[in-house]
This record gives sequence, C-alpha cells and structure tokens, in this order.
Amino acid sequence: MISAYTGKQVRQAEEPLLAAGLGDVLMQRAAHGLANAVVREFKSRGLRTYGAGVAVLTGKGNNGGDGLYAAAFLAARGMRTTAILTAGSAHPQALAAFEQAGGRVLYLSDAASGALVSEAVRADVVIDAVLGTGAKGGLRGSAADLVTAIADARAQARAEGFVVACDLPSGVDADTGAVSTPALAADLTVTFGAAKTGLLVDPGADYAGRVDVVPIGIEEHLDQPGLRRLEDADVARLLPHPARRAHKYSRGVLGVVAGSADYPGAAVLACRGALAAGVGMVRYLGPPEVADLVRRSCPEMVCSTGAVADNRVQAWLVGSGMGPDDHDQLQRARDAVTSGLPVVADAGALPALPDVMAPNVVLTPHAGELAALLKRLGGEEDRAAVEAGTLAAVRRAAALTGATVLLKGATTLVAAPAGDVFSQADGTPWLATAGSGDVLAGIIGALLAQEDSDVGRFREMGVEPEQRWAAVAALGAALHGKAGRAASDACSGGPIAAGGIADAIPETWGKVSMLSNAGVRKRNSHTLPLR
Ligand SMILES: NC(=O)C1=CN([C@@H]2O[C@H](COP(=O)(O)OP(=O)(O)OC[C@H]3O[C@@H](n4cnc5c(N)ncnc54)[C@H](O)[C@@H]3O)[C@@H](O)[C@H]2O)[C@@H](O)CC1
Ligand SMILES: Nc1ncnc2c1ncn2[C@@H]1O[C@H](COP(=O)(O)OP(=O)(O)O)[C@@H](O)[C@H]1O
Ligand SMILES: [K+]
Repeated sequence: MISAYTGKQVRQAEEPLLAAGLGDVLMQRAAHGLANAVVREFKSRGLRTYGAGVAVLTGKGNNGGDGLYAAAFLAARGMRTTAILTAGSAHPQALAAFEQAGGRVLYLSDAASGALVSEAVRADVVIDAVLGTGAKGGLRGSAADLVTAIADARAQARAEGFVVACDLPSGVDADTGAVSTPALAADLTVTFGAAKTGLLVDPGADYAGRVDVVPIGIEEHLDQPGLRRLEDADVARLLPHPARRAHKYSRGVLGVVAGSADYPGAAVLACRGALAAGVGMVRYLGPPEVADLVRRSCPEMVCSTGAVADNRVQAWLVGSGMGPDDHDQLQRARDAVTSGLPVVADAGALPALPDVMAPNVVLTPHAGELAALLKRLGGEEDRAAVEAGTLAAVRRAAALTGATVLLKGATTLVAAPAGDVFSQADGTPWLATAGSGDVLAGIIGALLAQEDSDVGRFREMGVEPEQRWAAVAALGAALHGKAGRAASDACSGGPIAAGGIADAIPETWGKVSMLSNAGVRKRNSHTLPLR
C-alpha cells in the first residue's frame, strides 16, 4: 500500500528531527536520494553520466537546497552542473557546497532569460528545485515565465533530456494536486520521507511522472495518511477466493438493474464485467427486450422482469445505460438503494437517488456526473472545477451523501464518507472508450456481492470496517485498469473496446493473485514504501 501525506503532515513529522538539530542531515539524505535517482535514471536510459549536462532550477528555500546538494554530488561524478537561481539567492550552505564541487551559478533576470532557457533545453537532465512543500501558491513572476519558456522550448526542440522534480513539481499543490500556475512536467518525481498527496491526484499526477520515495528517517513520525493506493500485493490480498465447499449462492449473487431501449448494450457490458469478476451468479432485471439481448449475449445470465424485493441477491448494480424516462428501472434503482444491501450506482441512476445514503452504496460518477450531483446538493462546481480539484470534490460528495463516491478518470479517486480516500491509476488512456464504465460497474458489483462479513483483512491493512466499501471500490478500479492495460498489451499497446476489458479480467485476476505478497513487496520496495 502506498500512503500519501499532505505537506503539513510531512513538516510535522520532520519537526522532532529538526528540533534535535538534524535538519542538515535530513537535507543531505534527501539530496543523496535525489542524486542516486538521477544516476539510476541515466543508467536505465542507457546514458553515460560522465560529462552529461545537469541544469538545476533553484529556488531560495530548502527545496532549492536539496537540488543544490544533489547537484554537488552529481558534479563530483563528473557531470557538468549549472544552477539557475530563480529568486536571486539560495540556501547558503548548499550553494557553497555546489560551488565548491565545481558547479556553475547563473541568475535569472529578464535580460538573460533566453540564454537560460537554451541552457535548460540543452541539458541532459533538468532538476526542478524551485518550490517544495513550503510553497505558498504556485510559480509566479519571472520563475513562472522561465518554466513556461523551458516547457515550450523543450516541446519545440523535441529535447531529449529528461526532467526530475525535487520533492514535487514546482507549482503542484502538495495537498490537493491542484495546478493553478505554470509547471514543468517531470518524467520522475523524487519525493522525500513519504509520497505527497498531490502527486497521486489529478492534475498533479499529470506533472509528477513516476514517483520515487526516498526514506529520510521521518517515517515513524507520520500519522494517518490522507490518501492511499492499493498495490499488486494489496490487490492479491483483497481479491476473494472461493472456499472448497463453495456453491454459487455462497459465492454471492449480484442483481443488475441496467440498460434501456436506447442503451441496451450497457446492460450487456455491465453483466459481462460482473460475470468475469468471480461472482456466483448474476440476475438481470429490466425491460423484456433488454433482457432478451442480455440472455443472448451472455447465456450465463438469469433474467427476469420482476421487482427488486422479489429477488434474493447479495448486492445490486443499478444505473448503467438508464435514462431519466426509464421510470420502472429508476424505481428499481431506488428500491435497491433502500434495501440496505451493498449497491454500486452508476450513470443514469445517480440523479434519481436519495440525497442521503449509506457507506455501502458506491456511486461511480465521472467528472461531469459528479458536478451535477454536487450541484443538486447545493454546490456550484461545474465539470472544469471538479477536474481542477478532484480530491476536494470527491471528498465533499462522500461527506454530503454519506455514500462512498468513486470519481472516474485517468486517476480514479474513491472517498469514504468518514474520510478515507484511495487513488488508483492502474489503467491506460485506451480505457476512455464507450462502455468502459459499464464494465467497471459490473466488476464493483461483483466484488460487493462477494464481500463477506470478515473485516479482518481490511483491519490488517489499516482500513476500518465501515470504510471498507471504499477499499472494495478501489479494488474494482485497480482490476478494471489492469485488465484494460492487459487487453491493450495483448494488442501490442493498441486500442481496446469495452468488451475486451471484460474478457481480460479473469487472466488479470489470476496473474495478480499468483504474485506472492513477499515477491511483490520486494519488487516495489525500491520505488515506493509499503506501509
Ligand atoms: N525541513 C527540512 O530540513 C527538510 C526539507 N526538505 C525540503 O525542503 C522543502 C521545503 O522547504 P521550504 O520550507 O524552505 O520551502 P520551499 O523550498 O518549498 O519554498 C519556500 C521558499 O520559497 C518562497 N516561496 C514560497 N512560495 C513561493 C511562491 N509561490 N513563489 C516564489 N517563492 C515562494 C518562500 O518565501 C520560501 O523562501 C521540501 O519540499 C523538501 O524539498 C528536505 O530537504 C527534507 C528535510
Ligand atoms: N485517460 C484515462 N486513462 C485511464 N483510464 C481512463 C481514462 N479516461 C477514462 N478512464 C477510465 O475509463 C472508464 C470510463 O468510464 P465512463 O466515463 O463511465 O465511460 P462510459 O460511460 O462510456 O462507460 C473509467 O473507469 C475511467 O476511470
Ligand atoms: K520542486
């Protein structure tokens, strides 16, 4: 599990060590980790470090200090290092160490900025150490202009060098992932002590690239993470497995209320997602013509046109492919939500549900649907505002509705009403295809139907029982993303249709389950800590 923290939480964790006079030690550890990560990146790209050019964009705070100390280590390895001071001054000891190691110092001024941009574009690696967790707002003034000019020039010149962000890309809000000013997109972010929340949330994640966490000794002082991400080992641990004496009813039955005359295919895709995701049986409830198509597409399905109360199931999926005029289906959706059973509520059901629900109801809006939901509850966010502040929006929706809310996107966020948030980014942009969300709803429905009362495995992972629905939804998002990726990989990275995601689920499930926890732990420990 990757745990992420706000800038404030990380600063608080540093406090006891700073009080013990270890500030410089922390900075040296951070800088050492940053320099090592840069060297590793050169090696993994098959590049020589000796004689390579390094440009460090350096702010006046400790983030700039980390960058300068790291550059001093790199200079000692024979790299040509240049620091571009964006604020006229820099951490004095780090600057002295950098100059001592043979580094060159340039100052940002309007007159010379063209030359500085060329310097950065020519460099084999640009280290972005302008702002870190101490930033108040994003980049501004000449530093913002410089970063914009470098980003533009790199794109135009198709610069081959790569960008490494020190702690976080300057301009990305460490707590929210918001990016309100220019920022330089990094290939790699080397972050210190713990992942920062904003690196695992869009749009911040767009700028972070891969994230490496460098331990600096503050870890034991960190409290509860603000956000978590399931890794392969967690997925393997949470996926259900049938007992030897299992029968189809003990494995869970999912009821599906989906599809309409306009969108019958959504019901089929939701059912295909569910059938592939381990559940014992899937029952379909809906208009006869849709039930017919479902039966013909998936002979495993049991279909009826009855009421919710007449069907014995362990969980419900409602809403995919339903419209505002599908009154019977919408009534079934409401009945499912008030039944007390776990429910995944998607698409067309979202506007028709009660304002207040329970944590075992998982809502799965995309950004537009979340904006509409928040508006109905008195908010003013439009789709753009939700996209610019995904974390705040999903948290607010969960707090207001009392339901678990999963916001779909390149990074999928899941918020429990009590505050836990999960962030999954397992997929590929090829997942942005019609019907993909229906398959996701099917997967989550199937997982909800298989959820038993054994909450021990959640507790072991630090997830309280009432927040486990968010973990189950995150598990579904992880499986969906991995299946989409596997389907695309099977076509050498080519496009996929939604049905292909469903087809790839069983093998993806099998492969992840086969990974022993110990094996995964070992592989991941180098990039991100398992907590
Ligand atoms: N406390 C420590 O000893 C450690 C700090 N670390 C590093 O220190 C960073 C935090 O350092 P700081 O607290 O010095 O803060 P930063 O280096 O993030 O930046 C703050 C400095 O920039 C100025 N500033 C703030 N917002 C600005 C803006 N929008 N535009 C221009 N200037 C702005 C401030 O006046 C301050 O001088 C972390 O991100 C990390 O890189 C690490 O070295 C680990 C140990
Ligand atoms: N750029 C992207 N990268 C990765 N996954 C994405 C991206 N865009 C969308 N997705 C995923 O694809 C699915 C799309 O769902 P949705 O918007 O409901 O589509 P539909 O309504 O057509 O089924 C979601 O699971 C979402 O997280
Ligand atoms: K930075």
